[in-house]
Amino acid sequence: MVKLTDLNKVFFKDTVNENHVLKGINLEIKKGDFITIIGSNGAGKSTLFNLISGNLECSSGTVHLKNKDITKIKEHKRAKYIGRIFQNPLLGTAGNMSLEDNMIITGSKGFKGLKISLNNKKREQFKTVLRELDMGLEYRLKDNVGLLSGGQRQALTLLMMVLSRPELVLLDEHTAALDPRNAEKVLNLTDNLFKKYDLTGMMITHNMEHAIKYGNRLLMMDKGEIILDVSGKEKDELTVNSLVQKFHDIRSENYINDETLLS
Ligand SMILES: Nc1ncnc2c1ncn2[C@@H]1O[C@H](COP(=O)(O)OP(=O)(O)OP(=O)(O)O)[C@@H](O)[C@H]1O
Repeated sequence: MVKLTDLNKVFFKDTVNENHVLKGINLEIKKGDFITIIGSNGAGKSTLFNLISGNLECSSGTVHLKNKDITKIKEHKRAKYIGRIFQNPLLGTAGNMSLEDNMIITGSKGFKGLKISLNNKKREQFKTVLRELDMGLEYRLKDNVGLLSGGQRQALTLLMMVLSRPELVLLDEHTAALDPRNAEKVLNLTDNLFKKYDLTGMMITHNMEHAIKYGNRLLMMDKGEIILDVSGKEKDELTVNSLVQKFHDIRSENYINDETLLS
């Protein structure tokens, strides 16, 4: 589905500030993979997403999506196939537009779609999918999205992204700005949507318990490298302690503690 080959990103090359952020990343993401990514601050997690989504250019290496080399394809073109959600719940939806107008745009993947009339059938379809969120949003189609809570808004963003049928989903700490109860709700929704729509994607999190609980595969990044890639039974058997121990074993560094990985 997605293949990253010898991906490198160097910021400020050939200056005193040169920063080699991603170091020869090789990764194959299979159809249906739900990969959680953990790693310390500055490990390169968001940069990895930026290279996959086309937000940043690779210094070297290639990105393939379904066997097509998309390394040089601009971000707005990749956005048709790659859905990305950020930490900030305000980013994924238009706050000054109603829920139904937001959903029309998603359904037509662009502003041209605004000309599409919203008939009763379409409105019922919206209500049906909103009901999946179990947040009462099916009764609020006319409300501006700006009136929703952060959790409701992030759930809506997630649903809208899924409805646009992306080939790849990138979740960049999408629950980090929510209170624990809403974060749990949105994470469960994420998990359900991955299963229901057979999505393929990756989720960055600083919460090791979430990284272990969700998905079928877990990557640990450190200093621009993927230092651990576990799936299946090995992932199922992980605990926070064993994960920290693995980090010790791989890096053989004594100063590391939970805080470092979680921060
Ligand atoms: N656009 C940019 N220009 C220059 N340097 C950047 C840019 N984006 C990221 N960096 C640098 O790349 C390094 C990795 O940053 P990145 O955001 O990918 O880390 P991360 O693993 O996502 O960290 P965090 O968990 O703190 O979000 C950092 O040193 C950061 O300062």
